[in-house]
Amino acid sequence: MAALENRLFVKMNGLGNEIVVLDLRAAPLAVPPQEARALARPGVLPFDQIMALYPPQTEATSAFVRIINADGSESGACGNGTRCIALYEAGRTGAAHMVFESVAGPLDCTVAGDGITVDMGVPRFGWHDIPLAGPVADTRAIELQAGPAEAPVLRAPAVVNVGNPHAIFWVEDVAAVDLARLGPELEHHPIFPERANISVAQVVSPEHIVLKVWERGVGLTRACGSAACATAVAAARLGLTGRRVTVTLPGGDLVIDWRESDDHMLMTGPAEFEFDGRLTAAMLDATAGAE
Ligand SMILES: N[C@H](CCC[C@H](N)C(=O)O)C(=O)O
Repeated sequence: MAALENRLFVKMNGLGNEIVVLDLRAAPLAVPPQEARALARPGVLPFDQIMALYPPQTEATSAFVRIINADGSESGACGNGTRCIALYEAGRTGAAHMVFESVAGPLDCTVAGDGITVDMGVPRFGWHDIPLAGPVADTRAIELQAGPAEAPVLRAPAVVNVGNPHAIFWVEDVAAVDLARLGPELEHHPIFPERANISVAQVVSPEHIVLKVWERGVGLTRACGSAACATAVAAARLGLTGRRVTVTLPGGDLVIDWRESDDHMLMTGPAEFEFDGRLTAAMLDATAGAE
């Protein structure tokens, strides 16, 4: 029998980033990677991330959250998913403010109507923090390129860890980049021992960035909150923007404020409830031919 059979799920999205919330606090169990992959199949319950909630480990926190990608791998951060669980928890308890814990640290959330703000913590820039395969002195621009060797399409990305690893390539026009083609080789490049989320970013003005993301363990997504944070701080470090920017993703806008006083990244944007239901054996069994 599938471990997750009969569990309740809530399907949500954050700017079109497809999120499944599994509230496992009452009867905790690990999400088996093969069941995650079975669930993510087209026609079953396609998602980008599962946000699995576990009993809190620290006083005054609501839950410990584990983040599982569509390929069954685990991530330390998911901005859009965190807004979803904040909205879910606010609906359940009526509280407008709560703190979740993750492997990457606490996530302080405030729900104010349609706008949900998450404190995504402090970005890290050391090569070993990203992590990269070997020492690099300046992570604002590393030696890496994609496309033909003599005429690279993408080059010299900034790298940032915001709880998960990100590489950001600066481009003139995001629409002109075939990220579906270039994303896989960059995600799996040996320079990233834990793989990486790959972004192409177009700086429109000191307050506005347009962004497209190839997510580690997923592929192209409508939005990626952690990539928006990583891109905002990378742009500010390079002097391309100020510390407060609007990031436009295919699914819509996020506002990122890299707070001057303590270097925390505050991400604000929407989240949406779609439907809920119960997981069945057929949904969790990849051999069942659920289409
Ligand atoms: N959708 C998420 C990012 C998931 C990151 C995941 N793909 C990884 O790091 O493996 C977000 O809104 O931040």
